[in-house]
Amino acid sequence: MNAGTPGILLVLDGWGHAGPSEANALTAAATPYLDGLLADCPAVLAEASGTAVGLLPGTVGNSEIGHMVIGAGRPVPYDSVLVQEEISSGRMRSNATLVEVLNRLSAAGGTLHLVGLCSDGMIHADVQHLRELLRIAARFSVPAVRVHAITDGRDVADHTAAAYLGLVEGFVAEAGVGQVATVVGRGYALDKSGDLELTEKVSLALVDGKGEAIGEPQEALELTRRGDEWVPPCVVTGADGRPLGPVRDGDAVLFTNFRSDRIQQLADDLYRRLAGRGVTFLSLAQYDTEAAIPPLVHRSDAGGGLAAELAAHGVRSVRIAEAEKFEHVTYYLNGRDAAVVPVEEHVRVTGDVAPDYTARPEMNLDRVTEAVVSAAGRDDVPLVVANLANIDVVGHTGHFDATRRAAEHTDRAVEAVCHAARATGRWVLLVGDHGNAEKMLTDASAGARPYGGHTTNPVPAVLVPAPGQQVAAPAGPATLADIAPSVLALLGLAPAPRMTGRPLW
Ligand SMILES: O=C(O)[C@@H](CO)OP(=O)(O)O
Ligand SMILES: [Mn+2]
Ligand SMILES: [Mn+2]
Repeated sequence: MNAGTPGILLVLDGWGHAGPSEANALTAAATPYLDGLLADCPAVLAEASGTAVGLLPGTVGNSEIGHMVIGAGRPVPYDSVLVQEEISSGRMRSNATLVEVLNRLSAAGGTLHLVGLCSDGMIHADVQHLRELLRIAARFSVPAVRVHAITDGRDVADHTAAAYLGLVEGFVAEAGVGQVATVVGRGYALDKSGDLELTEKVSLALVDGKGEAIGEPQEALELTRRGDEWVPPCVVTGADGRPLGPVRDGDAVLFTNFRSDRIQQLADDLYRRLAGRGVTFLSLAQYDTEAAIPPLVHRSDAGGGLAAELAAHGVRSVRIAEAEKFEHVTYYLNGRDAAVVPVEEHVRVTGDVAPDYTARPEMNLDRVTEAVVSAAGRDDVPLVVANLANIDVVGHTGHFDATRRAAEHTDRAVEAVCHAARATGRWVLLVGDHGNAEKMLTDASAGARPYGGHTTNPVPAVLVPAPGQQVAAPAGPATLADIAPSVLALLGLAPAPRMTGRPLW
């Protein structure tokens, strides 16, 4: 173990590894500084997807699980896996929370409203979970089911919503119960920027049947001017011209996303609007909503990681990220623990938010960099943790050239951070949390269309040693679970007892 040297943990969001290709915006970018680090510093490729981090085999990584595992130092069975186990084992059919509500609806004649992202991107939701819920509703003879379908175009290729809506219509027909009542893009329904006007539009569709009136769900897709993400709230009307969907007194609303962060704003808004009307709320997995919404599946414990260890040893850390990724370097890195820790300081960088990130791939990276450099200059802060969001956030637009420029801005930021680290005697550990920008096209077999989603590629993990610090090249396979033990070792601390990862340097 090293004697203990202060450092900086820099998460480059969406920084995956793949060879150069016409799909790879990272190798296409001019990133001389990062190229030099990868060539000269002890580096390794770390697994950031699938079972290595606690996801189902072959599942792309995401920011929540990525940061949780970076912090926990062990794979954490993710919510998608727990839901899948509940379904595959057949236990969902007798899930006490679900059964109680379905029995009540069938006895009293209420409607079940299923609200969720309809794709198989496996980051926020899996449309197959909706299928199982429809089947279960049919088994319990729930008199009516309404599907409020959120279109994706971000975790999966854009312009695929027609196919997913077709799937959902097939699931409804197969179950013999249900109708698609609302279609709306995730840009509205899954806003997490706090823009309540977007959320309100969705709530009004569900509560009052307000929105673009359409006769068939697929008609909604003709009304978007910015792809599947931005399908405006559309309400399907019946033969009598009245919307099929509005939630009525005594109904139940079940949110079918397994990931909380983007649907919780809508869940809370609906909960408030429907208060006092005898509506039951449920969520497929546990959410971080203000409202107490009972989950069908409880989440795993992701505690006992880096944050707990730093707190136990009184090691101060400063956490820095743009608003988009702020929870990731705080709440998720800390094992989904919102407790205020006296030895932690949080810097949430705000600034101009571009409605279209392709026009501003630099985002607010200058401010993030300034905050990192300033924290690095403090003697009382052994560890600075920051997330550089650009590669991932701009990568999600599916826009190759903008993502290339995001990588070039990131390169300059990393250079500035490394200079500050050298001046203050710190090491810098750079790591991706999952892949994204190294694959900006779908597979050729699928017609090679622009792709802004995450990937299953490994991520680079690179240690830039502090001046004079001797470190060996890491050996063997690595995963994100090795990052927390590495950070602790570099700080001169032993891994936490629950960590299964090992120090890489
Ligand atoms: O933006 C998000 O919600 C997801 C993609 O759907 O990305 P990340 O896991 O990086 O937050
Ligand atoms: Mn991420
Ligand atoms: Mn992302």
